[in-house]
Amino acid sequence: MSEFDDLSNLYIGFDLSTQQLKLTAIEDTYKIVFEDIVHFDKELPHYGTRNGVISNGETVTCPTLMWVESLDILLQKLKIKEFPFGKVRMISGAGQQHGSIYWSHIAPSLLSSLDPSQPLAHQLKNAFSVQQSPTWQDSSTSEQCHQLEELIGGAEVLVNLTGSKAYERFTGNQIAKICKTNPTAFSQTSRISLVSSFLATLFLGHYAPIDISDGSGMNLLNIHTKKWEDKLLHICSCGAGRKLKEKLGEPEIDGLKILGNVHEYFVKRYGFNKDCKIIPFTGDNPATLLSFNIKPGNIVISLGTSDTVLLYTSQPSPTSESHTLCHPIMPTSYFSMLCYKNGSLTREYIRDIYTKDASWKRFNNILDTSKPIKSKIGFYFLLQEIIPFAKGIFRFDNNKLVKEFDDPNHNVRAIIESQFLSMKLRINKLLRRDKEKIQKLIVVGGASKNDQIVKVLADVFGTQVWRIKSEGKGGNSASMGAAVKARMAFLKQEFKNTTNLNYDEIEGNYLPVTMPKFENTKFYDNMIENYQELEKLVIQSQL
Ligand SMILES: Nc1ncnc2c1ncn2[C@@H]1O[C@H](COP(=O)(O)OP(=O)(O)O)[C@@H](O)[C@H]1O
Ligand SMILES: O=C(CO)[C@@H](O)[C@H](O)COP(=O)(O)O
Repeated sequence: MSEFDDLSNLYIGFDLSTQQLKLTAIEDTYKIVFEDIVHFDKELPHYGTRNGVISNGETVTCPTLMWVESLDILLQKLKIKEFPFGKVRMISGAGQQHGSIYWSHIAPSLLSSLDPSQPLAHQLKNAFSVQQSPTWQDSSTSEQCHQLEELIGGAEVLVNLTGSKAYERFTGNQIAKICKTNPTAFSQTSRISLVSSFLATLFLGHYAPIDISDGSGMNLLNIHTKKWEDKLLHICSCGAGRKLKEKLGEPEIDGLKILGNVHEYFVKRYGFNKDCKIIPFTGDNPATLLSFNIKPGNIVISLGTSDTVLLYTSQPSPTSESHTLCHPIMPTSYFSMLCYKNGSLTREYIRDIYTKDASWKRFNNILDTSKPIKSKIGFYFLLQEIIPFAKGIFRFDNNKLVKEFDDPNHNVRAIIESQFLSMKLRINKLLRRDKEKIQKLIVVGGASKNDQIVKVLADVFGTQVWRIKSEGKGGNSASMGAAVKARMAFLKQEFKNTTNLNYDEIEGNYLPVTMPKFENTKFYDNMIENYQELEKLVIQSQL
């Protein structure tokens, strides 16, 4: 008797994130029935990644073949656990945003003739014209960003057109860098995928389209017309705009569209049903939005490798610090996003310095036994930060820059407070503009399981925080959101249910976990103005 015997339909969602490939399987009621992951550094050490990437100064890439190999490793793990592949009706997925994959001219024939007796990585060795995929952590394209903003008529024009000003990690600027530095690779490329559409392509055995939500993170898509913007294509391809358009394919507006059946490779090698359908895969942040039935006034904070803030908006409302992205399944809706590069990896860095055994237990102990101190504020931009554009670690005591706090352990509290104060500052601005109030704050991502960190979050925002019910499952909001998308596509197909995409049941997956201490919130409210002033000093020091 297997735990899956009573279930007739399963829907799976993947998330090809920075450090891992994750899978979540849900059943008809949106209940999570199975999860698994492949950790890149630990399980694919022969690619030499650290925290899932290869860093070379500001250039941060990932071996494309490692991602390919990780898919077979994950599915093989499931096979060993006797996962009922045959019950999977639909597959969707998510991927770290902005990363790009360059398929060679022979890729289509390699993809369509995959042999189930051989692993994918072995067969797709020659499928890529660029071996190292640029990732979202890359910040080597400042030159391309300046050029893009200048040629389009300024940052504001770009923001209004694409939802974001020019960002180093955005795919258009990464493509522009490849066009300039490696024109041969560009001409040897038949298709450019995002991480999400790349994974969908593997399942289909032919090129999957880029969905408009993930496509909004490229500085190439007009978020109003939902088409590639010719002027931007032209600028980001050294004048070869028409060629770039062909290499990108048409963006897909319908996030629930059936793209085709799963490739025979997966049917024969793992036992998927040949009628199992593939729908568009999207970015990890858009997918996270779907893992919760988000409504106006709901805010999702994801504490993963990156920290992100997601806010639902019915109108596009771009600002110079946030991104406006097309909604992954509602073609007329949008959402706002903030993204911080110094998320979990920088918290780990501070943990490793200030705790003897590099453990979250000790880190939490320090958080639990310390108190906020108004005069001590830190900024922790170990990696080139996005908001604000700054790098370095800065500690202030009574508004004076100091090398170290008199009590070095204070760094543990200071980093968490600083990260959340920065979010609060920006969220307040976005909410004021939309005349909204926070109705519900939901925390997801790897660090969301840390109760002490979540307590500080509640205190800074002065509101109750909700978290996914864990029961040992449910930690992966992006793969969960992708699975939800697969279930919705099934409903749409089976019942022609196109109007009612409400899925309130999913709210049962979340629980309120902590209430704020209002004396602490008052304290942080008093601190935030000074925080903002000190942040300005940090930014000035970078000029
Ligand atoms: N108990 C914990 N406290 C704080 N952070 C944690 C804890 N457990 C895991 N993490 C962090 O979660 C991160 C991974 O988060 P995750 O959302 O899975 O990332 P991604 O999707 O980007 O691969 C790790 O880098 C780790 O620092
Ligand atoms: O760059 C962004 C969003 O703009 C990142 O949020 C990436 O999408 C990576 O996600 P994680 O691996 O941290 O989840």
